[in-house]
Amino acid sequence: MSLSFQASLFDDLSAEPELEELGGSVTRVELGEGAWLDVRPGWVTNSDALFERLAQRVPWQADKREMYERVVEVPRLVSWFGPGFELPDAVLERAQRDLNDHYGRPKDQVFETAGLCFYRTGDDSVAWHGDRVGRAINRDTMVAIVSVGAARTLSLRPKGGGETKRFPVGHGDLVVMGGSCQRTHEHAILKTKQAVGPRISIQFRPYWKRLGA
Ligand SMILES: O=C(O)CCC(=O)C(=O)O
Ligand SMILES: [Fe+2]
Repeated sequence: MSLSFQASLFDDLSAEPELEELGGSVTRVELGEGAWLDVRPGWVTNSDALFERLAQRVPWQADKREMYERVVEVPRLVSWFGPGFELPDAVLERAQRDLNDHYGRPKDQVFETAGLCFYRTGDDSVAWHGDRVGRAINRDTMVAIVSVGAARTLSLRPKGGGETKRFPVGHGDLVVMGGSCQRTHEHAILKTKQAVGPRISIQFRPYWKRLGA
């Protein structure tokens, strides 16, 4: 698969990506029913090079899902790094460690895996869902998402019905879904008709299999 169309997206590919401090810079939004979202815009600096490296280095896959007796491609590219696997960039290793330091490694909520999504255009998306790590175990969990490339909107809504809240996630931003979020709420990156460039998201999660899920 050719990803060369990304090559001219960014200007400064020589600047090394870095992580800003987390302590004191994270804002918590209470979503109700014990769910929350932590927001930290601009956590990763010099994200251009991170986007480019991930676009080129990650073994992106076009996943397929069975749907109503048809097999369809999911509308995004994906890749998954299980516990103990080296992440595709050193700054992601640091990000996982900093997140675990910041949240203090609560029992069964240590970030161990990284899932990556590549949204090529506004037509790529992820439909409303709660992540398996929180649905299968009946306990609170955290899912941390780092975003690089074009800004997209993370939508969140209570499962039982209610207001949808929308959070823009841009180049270098961090959001963390926590508490009951995966059980009581659903989230999505909805398609957009606006002309948006490609976006890569990195989701750090506890390893659900280790939790007996
Ligand atoms: O790309 C994102 O920010 C969200 C992805 C997501 O919800 C998922 O892969 O479970
Ligand atoms: Fe998700």
